[in-house]
Amino acid sequence: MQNEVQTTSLVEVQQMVQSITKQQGISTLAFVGCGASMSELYPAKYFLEQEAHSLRTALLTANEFNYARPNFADESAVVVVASLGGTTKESIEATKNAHDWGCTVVAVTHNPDAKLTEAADYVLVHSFFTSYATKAAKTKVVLEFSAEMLNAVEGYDNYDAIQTAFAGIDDVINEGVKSVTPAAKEFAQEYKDDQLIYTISSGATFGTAYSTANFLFMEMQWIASPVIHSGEYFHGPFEMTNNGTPYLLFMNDGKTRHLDARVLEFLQRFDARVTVIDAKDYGLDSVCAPTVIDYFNPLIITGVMRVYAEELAKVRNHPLTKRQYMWKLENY
Ligand SMILES: N[C@@H]1[C@@H](O)[C@H](O)[C@@H](COP(=O)(O)O)O[C@@H]1O
Repeated sequence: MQNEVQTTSLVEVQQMVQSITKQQGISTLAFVGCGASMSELYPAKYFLEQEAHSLRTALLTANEFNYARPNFADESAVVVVASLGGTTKESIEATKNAHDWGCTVVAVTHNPDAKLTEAADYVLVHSFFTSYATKAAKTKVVLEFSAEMLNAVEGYDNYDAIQTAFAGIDDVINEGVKSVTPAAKEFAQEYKDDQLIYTISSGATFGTAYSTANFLFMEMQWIASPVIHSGEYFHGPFEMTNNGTPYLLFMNDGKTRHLDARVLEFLQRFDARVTVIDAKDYGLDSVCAPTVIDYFNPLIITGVMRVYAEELAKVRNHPLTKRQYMWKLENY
């Protein structure tokens, strides 16, 4: 196990937000990153889209931010740039651009000494290696930061409920994953020879579907995986559903559950092969009130999906660290 870092505490997040919001006129809280780090910011963007009345939000892959400067990127914006290792060049560039354009820059990383932090005004440090809950630690600390920002800038009615959820979610994840291995092994056996798996979800968990498809399946297992929004499935992609077509469906416990359940019903009706990871199976509602539960689905599903990916990697004899290009080619 790798050494873990001293992570930023909630009190430190609160102090940071107090300091940032001394400045009047903050109108945007934007999120930038690459790959898994970008998709792990999706729940914070979703949270703000749902809850904010006036605070604007955006989520961009770093080079789009770098090459197509959005008009919001000025003194009125707080730009959060995340990179697990803190060495991804497009993300480092984004911190520099954001700084040069006058934004307040918050770097989010596992490595506080990394280059990513050089142009940052503030740094949020998160763990990653010590438990399944830490696989969602980046998402959690950025959500904490976003809830504090929203509360400070325009007020947030469900602030107390979200604090209760933050306090309990890590235990829910670490407890939840204890019972997952048999189902994960079954999934691994069932899908080990598939060259394509459709990955579907909705709400805040759409970002987890995106990261599962792009990074766990395509990058780390070399299995093609189109990612589909549960609401969009019925507007095109369902034409690909046939007897035996392989799907992975993340079901939310929250407002968009209906969208996911409708997909499941259709998949079963046409005898597709579907594995469901359902947030309701892990007692999310024991710590999350209905007003905030939507934002915590991605955290539990990220922890559980990691076990599924590890089992798949074992059965396929294809380690999650195996690459053909990444870390092998210098120029691209
Ligand atoms: N292949 C990796 C991805 O798996 C990773 O998500 C991304 C961002 O890495 P980091 O979070 O360290 O910036 O970099 C590479 O593209």
